[in-house]
Amino acid sequence: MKHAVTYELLKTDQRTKARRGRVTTPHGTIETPVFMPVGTAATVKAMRPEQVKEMGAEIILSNTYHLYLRPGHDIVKAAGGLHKFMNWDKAILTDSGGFQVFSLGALRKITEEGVEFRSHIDGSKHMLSPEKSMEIQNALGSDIMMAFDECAPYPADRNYVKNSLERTTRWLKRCKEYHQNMENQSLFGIMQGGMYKDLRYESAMQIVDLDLPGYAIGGLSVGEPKELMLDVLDDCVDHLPAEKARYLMGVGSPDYLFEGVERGVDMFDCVLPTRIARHGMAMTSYGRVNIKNAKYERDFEPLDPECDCYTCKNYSKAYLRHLYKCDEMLSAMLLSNHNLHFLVKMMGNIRTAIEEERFLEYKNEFYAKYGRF
Ligand SMILES: Nc1nc2c(CCNCC3CCCC3)c3[nH]c(NCCc4ccccc4)nc3cc2c(=O)[nH]1
Repeated sequence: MKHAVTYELLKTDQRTKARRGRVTTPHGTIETPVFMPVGTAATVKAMRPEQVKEMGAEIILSNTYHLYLRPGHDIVKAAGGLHKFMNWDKAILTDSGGFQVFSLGALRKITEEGVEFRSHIDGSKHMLSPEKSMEIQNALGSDIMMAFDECAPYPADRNYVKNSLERTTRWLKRCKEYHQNMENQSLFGIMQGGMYKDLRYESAMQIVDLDLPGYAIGGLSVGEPKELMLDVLDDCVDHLPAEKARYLMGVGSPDYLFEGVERGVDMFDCVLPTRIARHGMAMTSYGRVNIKNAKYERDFEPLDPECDCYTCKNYSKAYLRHLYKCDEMLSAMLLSNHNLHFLVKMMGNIRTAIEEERFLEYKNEFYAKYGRF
C-alpha cells in the first residue's frame, strides 16, 4: 500500500551522520532535522495555534493516553478529528500511550494482550492494547501514528529487556495488522532494547522487516547518563534504513538536539521548552536564564539579544521576572513562546548549516556561546 507519509533524504553531511531531509504528510511537508512541539491535551500549552505556526513549526505532537482519558477519542472524532478540534491544519504525530501509562498512569499489569492501568485523573480502570491504541489514533486522525510499545525502564536487566522488546515487536505487528485500512495515516515503528547494543540490533532487524515509512528510537532519555545514551544512540541509527525517517523520542534540550542530529536523527520531540517556561526558565543563545533570579530585577534588556521572537522584541527580563513573581498567566505564555521559537529557529539554522557543509562549525559556535549545558 502507498504510504501516506514518506521521507526523502536530501543531503548527508560529509564529516558526520547529520542529514537534511523532508517528510511529506497529508497535512503538508516537514523539513528535517525538526524539533516537534508537544501538545499533550490537544494544545501546545499556553500557545495559540497561530503562534506555533508563525514561528515555523510544521508538525506538533499529541497523545493517545491523555485524549482517550479526557475528553475521549469519540468526542474528538465527532468534532471532525484532532486537526479540526484544536484548529491546527498542519501535521500531527500522536504517541501511542504506552510510555504515558508507565510514566503517568497507576500501572496495574502488562500482559501479552496489553496494559491494564488506572487513570491518573480519576483512578478508573482501563486497558490499552495495540488495537485500542490504533483505534484511538485513527479516531484522532493524526498523520503519523506511533506503534504501541513498552519503553523498558532504566536500569533493567537484560532478560527483561529482551522479553519486552520481543513483545513490543509482536505488538507492532498487531498495530500494522489493524492499520491496514487507514490510507491517510502512517504508522511508525519504535525500536527498543534498553542500553544493550545487541538487543537494539535485534529490535531493529525485527521492525525494519515491516517496511514502515519511519522508525523511532524509543527507550532512551529515561534517566541514563548522557554518554551512555549517546553511545547507544550512535549504534541504533546504524541499524535503521537510510531512506526512512528516524525519530528520537523525548529529546529536546539544545545539546541533545545537536548530538542527535550529528548521529543521523531527523525528528525530535520534548515537553522541555514549554515545561521549563512554566517554571520561569528560558533557553537563550548564552545559556539558560532563570528569570526569577534577583539579578534581573532592573535588567531592562530582552531575554536574548539575538532572538527575533515576539517576547524578545517587546519585553524585558525585568518585566518577565515581575510576571513570574506575580504568577501571572502571561509569564508562561511569553516564556513558552520564546523557548519554542528558540528551538524551532535553532533547528532551522542546523538545516541550513548541513546544506552549507558547516554543521560542525555551527555546533561549535553554538556551544561556545551557550556555555556549560
Ligand atoms: N511511545 C514511546 N514514547 C516515548 C517517549 C514519549 C515521547 N513524547 C511523547 C509526547 C506526546 C505527548 C506527551 C509527550 C519518551 N520520552 C522520553 N523521555 C522524555 C524525558 C523528559 C521528560 C520530561 C521533560 C524532559 C525530558 N523517552 C521516551 C521514550 C518513549 C518510548 O520508548 N516509546
